[in-house]
Amino acid sequence: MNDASVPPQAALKTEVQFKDFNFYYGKFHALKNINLDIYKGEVTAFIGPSGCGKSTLLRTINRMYDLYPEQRAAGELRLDGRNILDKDVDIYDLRARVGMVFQKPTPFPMSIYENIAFGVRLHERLSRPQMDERVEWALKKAALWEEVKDKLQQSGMSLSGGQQQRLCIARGIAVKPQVLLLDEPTSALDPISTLKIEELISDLSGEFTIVIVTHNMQQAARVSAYTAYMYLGDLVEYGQTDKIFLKPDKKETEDYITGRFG
Ligand SMILES: Nc1ncnc2c1ncn2[C@@H]1O[C@H](COP(=O)(O)OP(=O)(O)OP(=O)(O)O)[C@@H](O)[C@H]1O
Repeated sequence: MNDASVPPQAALKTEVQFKDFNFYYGKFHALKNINLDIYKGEVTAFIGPSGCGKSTLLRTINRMYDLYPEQRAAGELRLDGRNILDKDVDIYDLRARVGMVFQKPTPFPMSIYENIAFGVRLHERLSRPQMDERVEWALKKAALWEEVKDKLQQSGMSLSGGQQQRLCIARGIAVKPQVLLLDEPTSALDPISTLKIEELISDLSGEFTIVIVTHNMQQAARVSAYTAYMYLGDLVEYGQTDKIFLKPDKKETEDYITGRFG
């Protein structure tokens, strides 16, 4: 890779920053001294073998672990400069700023319209026309509007798996988060739905900062601008996706990327 393909680093703004970050499940040290800058408006992929800590790292960004008393984070995790590990951080505000989509589509058992409006109502007071507009905006952004515009009152559960996942993405972006976390969002989907979600991820970058955990290396190569390779709780290598895939600095990364690993 030549220097010309490297975007001017000065143009990048750090949105999420891990500094000397550690994470524990009880006594188990799952993430070890992570230092990582995630850039605003870019897609960043976390890759690595099963159990290396990808999902754990992703889920710290909206403090999912708060629900479990034995799980603990230490160090710094900054969103827009503010350490979100601080006790006085408003968790509802954090979850509005950092949305999340899971591996399996998880629509609420309510109408397509309500799937979107429900979360928006928790954070904003909108008039009915404003809410209609927001629902349409989110469904258009998630490339689902054309398929559902005539059946907004039907149950979200009546959609196909791929449509349900796009509904979940629409729900995630409807509150206009800064960051969208995607935890293996296509692993339960067929190839066509996967392609649609990948196109969607590319379309949403720029407007949202996207972090994706994926087992699929081709997917990481296709959708992300930056890639972090993890192994046994360590961040082994992080950089531009092209560099990680074509000319990684570390032998361990190369072995994993080329399939020589394990
Ligand atoms: N709730 C939990 N309690 C205890 N240990 C856990 C828990 N969740 C995950 N771990 C452990 O933490 C480590 C990292 O798990 P994590 O799920 O983050 O890995 P991953 O890279 O996302 O794996 P996969 O690709 O298989 O989903 C693993 O050793 C796992 O066994």
